Amino acid sequence: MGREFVEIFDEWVHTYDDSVNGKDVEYKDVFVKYNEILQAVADVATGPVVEFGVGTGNLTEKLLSRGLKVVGVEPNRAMREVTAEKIADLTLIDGDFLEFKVGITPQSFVSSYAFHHLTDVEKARAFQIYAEQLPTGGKVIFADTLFDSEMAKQEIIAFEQKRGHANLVEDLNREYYTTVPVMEKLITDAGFTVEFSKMNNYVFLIDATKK
Ligand SMILES: C[S@@+](CC[C@H](N)C(=O)[O-])C[C@H]1O[C@@H](n2cnc3c(N)ncnc32)[C@H](O)[C@@H]1O
Repeated sequence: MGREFVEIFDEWVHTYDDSVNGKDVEYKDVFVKYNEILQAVADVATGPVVEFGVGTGNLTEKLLSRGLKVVGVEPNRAMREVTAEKIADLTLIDGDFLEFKVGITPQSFVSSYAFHHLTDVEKARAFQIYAEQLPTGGKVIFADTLFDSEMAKQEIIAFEQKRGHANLVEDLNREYYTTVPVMEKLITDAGFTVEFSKMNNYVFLIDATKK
């Protein structure tokens, strides 16, 4: 579910690590402090941990460095192949934010740069699923692009349009980037407390704890 953008990564897989390292001018601001952002997610996670939208495994490596048991969930086959090559003994399954059979009882769910692939209705459903599976005190730690308000989103899109970042503008209009208030409501409605920290001009750290 929420898999309508998966094929985009058949192409992007080849240059994705260049993008996160700032070599793609249009996405440079999105990936400012990329490694710090991933580290911030990894630092709060407790194991066993389920990671969604693993991509090329950059967050996975940080989770494993902390000695956490990780099950990766990634719907794109090319991404799974790249990550399996990088991290030989990782348990990595085909699945998505809403449908995943991980065979463990997770203490936390984590993700970076991926939750915007779900509509807001799907995001709410996802948090309800995580609430059912986590113990009290269990965590959902997601880093993703969010906007303070719909007006702030439109201002950034206009700014990127003006400086000629057509691919980024298309992405921001195509996918389901939401706002902090919308995200806060759907997370608290599912039975979590939540804190948001702004990490760069696009990305927030979402730190949710099951009540
Ligand atoms: C922008 S990449 C992020 C990769 C990595 N987490 C990172 O921080 O660099 C988004 C990833 O989410 C995956 N994805 C797309 N739709 C998804 C869904 N519905 N559920 C889980 N992952 C999804 C894509 O295949 C891709 O690997």
